[in-house]
Amino acid sequence: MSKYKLKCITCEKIYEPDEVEYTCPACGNRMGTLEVIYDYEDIKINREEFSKYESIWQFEKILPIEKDSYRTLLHVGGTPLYDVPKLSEELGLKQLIIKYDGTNPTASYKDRASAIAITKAYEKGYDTIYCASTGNAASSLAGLTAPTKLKTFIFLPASAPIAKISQLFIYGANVIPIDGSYDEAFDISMQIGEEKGWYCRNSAINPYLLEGKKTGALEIAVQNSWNIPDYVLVSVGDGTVISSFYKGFYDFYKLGLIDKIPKIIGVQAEGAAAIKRVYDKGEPFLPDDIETHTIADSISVGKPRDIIKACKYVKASGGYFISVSDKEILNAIYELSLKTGIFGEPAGAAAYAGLKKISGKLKGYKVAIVITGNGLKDVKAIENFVKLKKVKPEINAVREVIEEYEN
Ligand SMILES: Cc1ncc(COP(=O)(O)O)c(C=O)c1O
Ligand SMILES: N[C@@H](CCOP(=O)(O)O)C(=O)O
Repeated sequence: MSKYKLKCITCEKIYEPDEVEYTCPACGNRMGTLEVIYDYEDIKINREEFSKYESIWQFEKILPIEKDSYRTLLHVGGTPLYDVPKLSEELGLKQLIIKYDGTNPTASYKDRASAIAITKAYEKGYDTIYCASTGNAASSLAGLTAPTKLKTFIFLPASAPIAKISQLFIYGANVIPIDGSYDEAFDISMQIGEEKGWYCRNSAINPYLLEGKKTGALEIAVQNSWNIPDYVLVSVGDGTVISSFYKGFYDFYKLGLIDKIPKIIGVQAEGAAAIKRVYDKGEPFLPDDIETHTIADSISVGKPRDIIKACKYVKASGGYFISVSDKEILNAIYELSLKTGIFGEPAGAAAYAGLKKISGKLKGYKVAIVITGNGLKDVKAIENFVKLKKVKPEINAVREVIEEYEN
């Protein structure tokens, strides 16, 4: 008997894992994304079995995978959690902790999901796996499949940052650069993937991937010595990462390992705030489709596929969604780098931009922010901060420049 079941987020129908591959057949049209549910009574688990910097596989008792199936060669998860008391004090918080996932093997949060996707592809006997991506899911799938026998097909906007695209080629993926948006790449990927019978690594469709992503929340609990933050801020595109934070804390709560679930705050870019818009209108939460314009390519999503789950989970946590402008995001990248040394890509630093925006409301609370991607993934975004002025290779010319810096 399987250790988990799948439950539709829309109609709440429950399935055995072998009854359904991706979304709820009863709801159709990919409307019912599924959540993985466990029988918490059956799971014997305690705090002492976890350590602070182990990979995601230390959580295998609450991951929907089999005991002896494939585990990634590279060390996914166990990324740093930084306690930053000085910045916390500056913002008037009780504690500020920063989960930095730019140190994952391919430099983003997405490795947590790709790792599970690869394990499931092997368990299910697939030889090819595909995804639609803004660049991070893609590079993570490409990087983590590189040492495996799996063939990888990637659909992404040709306009994705060059560092992310370069990762794909260096890892030997089959790249389909679509001259269009992520939302278009997503629909095309689904059609081709279904035609070809490939395994789908699109987090909002494949229910197992969120379980990989939830390990970020589990790590916050373990690494902060079970001292659970009051608020967690995370950036939002399709809505899977934010849903995974709720799910991770929920699992630990149901297992009796923690005594509360933080309020989860979703940070969207002003030019791509589809989920915030729907959430603010209230229930029923219905899918949306908007035009997007933002420098934060990773969260430039007009048609968020996990919108229902994201809204329901955020509501259950007592949280909400906010939006930040591109200018606020850029300033956040710079300020966070300057004050902590953590250099996030725009979608990553958006969480800090969100914190700056609402820190007045969070005074006296313990807050965690999640920096989901490494700044080196998109250096073009910060070109205005790069003031490169050539200096003649002459000692006096160099002295002059140093003097300018010193004054
Ligand atoms: C760096 C980064 N941050 C945040 C997100 C947002 O995650 P989601 O689309 O699941 O909301 C993504 C990609 O999706 C991302 O690549
Ligand atoms: N912004 C994402 C989009 C898809 O990622 P997924 O993990 O939600 O499937 C990206 O990084 O490509």
